[in-house]
Amino acid sequence: MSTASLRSVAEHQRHVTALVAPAGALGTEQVATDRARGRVLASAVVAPEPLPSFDNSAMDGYAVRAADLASASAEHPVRLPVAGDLPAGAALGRLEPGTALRIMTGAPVPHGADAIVEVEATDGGTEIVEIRAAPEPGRFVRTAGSDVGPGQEMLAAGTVLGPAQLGVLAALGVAEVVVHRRPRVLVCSTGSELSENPEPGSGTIRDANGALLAAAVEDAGGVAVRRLWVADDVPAFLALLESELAHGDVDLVLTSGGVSAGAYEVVKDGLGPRGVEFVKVAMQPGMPQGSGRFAGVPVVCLPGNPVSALTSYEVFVRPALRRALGHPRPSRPVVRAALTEALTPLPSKRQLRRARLDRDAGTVTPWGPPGSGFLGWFAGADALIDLPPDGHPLRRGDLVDVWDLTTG
Ligand SMILES: Nc1nc2c(c(=O)[nH]1)N[C@H]1C(S)=C(S)[C@@H](COP(=O)(O)OP(=O)(O)OC[C@H]3O[C@@H](n4cnc5c(N)ncnc54)[C@H](O)[C@@H]3O)O[C@H]1N2
Ligand code: MOO
Repeated sequence: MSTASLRSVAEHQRHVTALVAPAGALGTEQVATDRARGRVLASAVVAPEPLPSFDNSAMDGYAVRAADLASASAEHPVRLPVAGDLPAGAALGRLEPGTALRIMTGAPVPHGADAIVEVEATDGGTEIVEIRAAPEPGRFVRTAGSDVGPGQEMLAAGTVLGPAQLGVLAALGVAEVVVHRRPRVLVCSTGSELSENPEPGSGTIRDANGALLAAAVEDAGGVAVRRLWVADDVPAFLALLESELAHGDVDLVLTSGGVSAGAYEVVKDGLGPRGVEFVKVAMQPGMPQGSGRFAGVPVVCLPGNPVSALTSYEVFVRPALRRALGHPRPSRPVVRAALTEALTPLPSKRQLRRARLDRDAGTVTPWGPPGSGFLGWFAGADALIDLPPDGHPLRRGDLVDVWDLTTG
């Protein structure tokens, strides 16, 4: 196949996204907030009550009336009798004019008080306190609703629920949230060489793709519902897919292997005649690709070399899954970094080279050879250098686009 007939990466990304993530395809579900970490809100959360819900002290000190202390200074302190203590959790108290109440951070500001004097501006007295500063009314008072107003849209639809978001939901007593449903993915490895217990040197190998693709799906926020393996046997492959999809619990099938030009291409031979499209994409690794539907369910067919399978997943599947999830950041963040060694882009193909990114130095080092058989090297990498096709040879120090695989 001439390079002119290769499909561009961007075009295949559009195909896979249209297949996997048509808007609203997956629907929403209500989940317990304490099980919602990492989920994406499908509906906004409106604050059911204000935060804080009562005026409270921002400091350990004394609740006072500012007017009683108008003349207080370091040279002319004002002495007030201490009428009692208000620890955090205390019931709402009352401050009589001309007195102070010892108050702790978070305790309700008593009726009659309008300011807090921090203990450092006093002598710390427990019977009588000497106060050396004149507070403005409102000083160190956290007023009700000053953080979150009642009825305020607290978290917008599309928010990813992380620690701060889950914290505020807990503070507000929001026990359930409406989130986008997680895409359920069936991961299917193919190849008669795969074995649970291969004899070293026997020609058989363990299934790496099932493990890496299932992990990648979960990592993106999806659910790897089942992991299967099937030999290079077209009727067995089709029968397995049919029986698995009959459960009705799969949103996407991800296959690996059996898509190139050999004599035993189980995926291509099985799904090609049934409407799944097999193409070559102008990319290295990950040139042979397939996408379409089987039994009405989207199927994305990745190449078998493990580096190709994982790189293709990153380029085509992960962004589509994240879009299906309603995620606000479907793509990995791309940073510019300086090469630590020379690299020459490929003619006519976009190349994604495994690499190590030094975020402090702003540099990136290619990690391992470009071939798609080096999964061990991939395991030591944390980034992909994205080289457009047909570029000039790059020298050490030249800036390149880098996908940061540790965030997103
Ligand atoms: N004549 C040609 N040969 C090949 C071409 C081509 O265009 N013409 N393309 C090459 C490229 S590029 C790739 S990528 C691979 C893709 O091949 P397949 O998707 O058909 O994958 P397989 O042949 O089944 O396997 C390739 C390789 O990966 C190993 N493998 C497969 N599945 C797993 C797994 N689950 N875990 C671990 N390793 C796996 C398999 O044993 C092979 O070594 O084709 C090139 N050939
Ligand atoms: O396209 Mo294949 O993925 O290079 O080895």
